[in-house]
Amino acid sequence: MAQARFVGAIDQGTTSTRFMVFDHSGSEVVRHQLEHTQILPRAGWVEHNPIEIWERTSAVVQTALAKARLGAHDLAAVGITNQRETTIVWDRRTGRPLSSAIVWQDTRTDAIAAALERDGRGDVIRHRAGLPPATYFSGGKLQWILENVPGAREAAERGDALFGTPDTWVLWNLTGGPDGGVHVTDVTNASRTMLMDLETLDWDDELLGFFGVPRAMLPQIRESSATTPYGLTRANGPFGGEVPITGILGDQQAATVGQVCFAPGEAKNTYGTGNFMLLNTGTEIVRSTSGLLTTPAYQLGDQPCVYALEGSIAVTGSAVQWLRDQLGIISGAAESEALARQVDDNGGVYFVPAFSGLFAPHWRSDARGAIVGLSRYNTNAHVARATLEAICYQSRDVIEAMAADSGVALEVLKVDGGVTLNGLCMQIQADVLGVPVSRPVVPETTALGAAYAAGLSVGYWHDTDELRQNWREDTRWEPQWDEERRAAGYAQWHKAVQRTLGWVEVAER
Ligand SMILES: Nc1ncnc2c1ncn2[C@@H]1O[C@H](COP(=O)(O)OP(=O)(O)O)[C@@H](O)[C@H]1O
Ligand SMILES: O=P(O)(O)OC[C@H](O)CO
Repeated sequence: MAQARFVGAIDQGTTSTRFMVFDHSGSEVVRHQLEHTQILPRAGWVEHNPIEIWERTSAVVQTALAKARLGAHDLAAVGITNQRETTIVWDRRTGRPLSSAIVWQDTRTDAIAAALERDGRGDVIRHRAGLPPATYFSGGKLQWILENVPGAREAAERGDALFGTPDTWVLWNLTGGPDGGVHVTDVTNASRTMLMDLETLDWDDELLGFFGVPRAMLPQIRESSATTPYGLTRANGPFGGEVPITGILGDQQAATVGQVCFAPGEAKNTYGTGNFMLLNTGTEIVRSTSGLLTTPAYQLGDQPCVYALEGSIAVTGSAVQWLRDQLGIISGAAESEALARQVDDNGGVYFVPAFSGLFAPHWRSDARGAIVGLSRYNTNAHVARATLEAICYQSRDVIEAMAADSGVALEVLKVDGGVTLNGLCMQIQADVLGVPVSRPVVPETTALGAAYAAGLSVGYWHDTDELRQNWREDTRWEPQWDEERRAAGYAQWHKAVQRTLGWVEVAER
């Protein structure tokens, strides 16, 4: 049989789902993308409808394949990448979700997270799972469903309820759903639950006990680039034939692979709804003392797991959406650049978009957003500029923490994601950091990384050296500010962050 010409990747993200097809050079052949509903039932709650997510996944696959006149036989393999931590529980007999998906941004579990700090459980989680107890991760969300959705705990204990992050949900449905669906996740996704031991790469009974989670509802944890396929797409599903599914990676880890950060010391920063910076630390587990996460970066086939330090920032591109949707001062995200360019500096205004508290390196769920330093002189343009600066200052906070933990000083920052279309923002990033910022030709590094993981598994690509050949720089921004301006701006940013801390009380449990 002739070798299939392409590799596909499903990217199930926070705001949309896309399916992309890549050729051997890593170039895009076709894509289709659909948004899904953001359900915001009350302050701090963010939900998705898992059925809508599955329907949109099916639709983007079918439409993209039809656009390029491709069929299942054209694809050597398919990879899945996904928004991480978002928690779905469903009935294995019917495929019906027991509740809405609780999204990573949702803060309803703040009391659960705060309670974990008591009795030393927080330190156990920090050491074993590499994560600070926070609303962000799946364990507390799963506990909340088991405690609050009628019948959920009984179904879980009977073995009828299954848990998964979106990778697992999509894989289960692609491989047959109630009719033999495969219940699997990979190390990168499993590591975001607070339930997995970073060293054994398996679920940990003591951690399961902290959250009251029955093991029977958890997926099998596999490598990110499969030694043998996780499963085959069903012929009666969106691919219309059987394609091996051989790559699974959380979206930020996938972007790390897509940016070919395969050597210790290599890092990437993805600018989407939030920002996520990952620094490859090799096969060594580096435990952060500066507010970063320790997380698997990828596990390729039967090779040892490669780890990363991660700085997760909850609100970056979504602050630009907030200017558009809530303040109405721009009509589209791209307009933030033109508006901010009307002024030469921030006019003293600093915006700390702590809408979901502050993630790395602060981990303060009691923080809330603030715009400070306003005087009558300020305009919408200063607020737009402060929004772009906030994206860059938050990234600097994370990069400083990485330097403290790893001793690695960045020489260049590799970037990707929607916000990197904003040239002013990327210039400010170089200015704020004092290091160049570099964006690759293929900006869709997340889908590309999942395709790479899938393609490596089936021999479509031979090794990571071959993938490195595909990476090319598109644009580079050099720092322009002098050291004095850089230091003064950063000092003011820190003052602004201090103003947001302790703003709300976290309920006792
Ligand atoms: N030109 C732009 N300037 C600033 N922000 C932008 C621009 N274009 C897109 N964005 C922001 O990028 C985000 C979308 O990027 P994307 O990588 O698709 O994110 P995600 O994968 O998180 O959905 C949105 O939050 C949007 O506000
Ligand atoms: O879907 P994105 O790109 O917003 O990424 C979300 C992250 O995976 C959350 O941890």
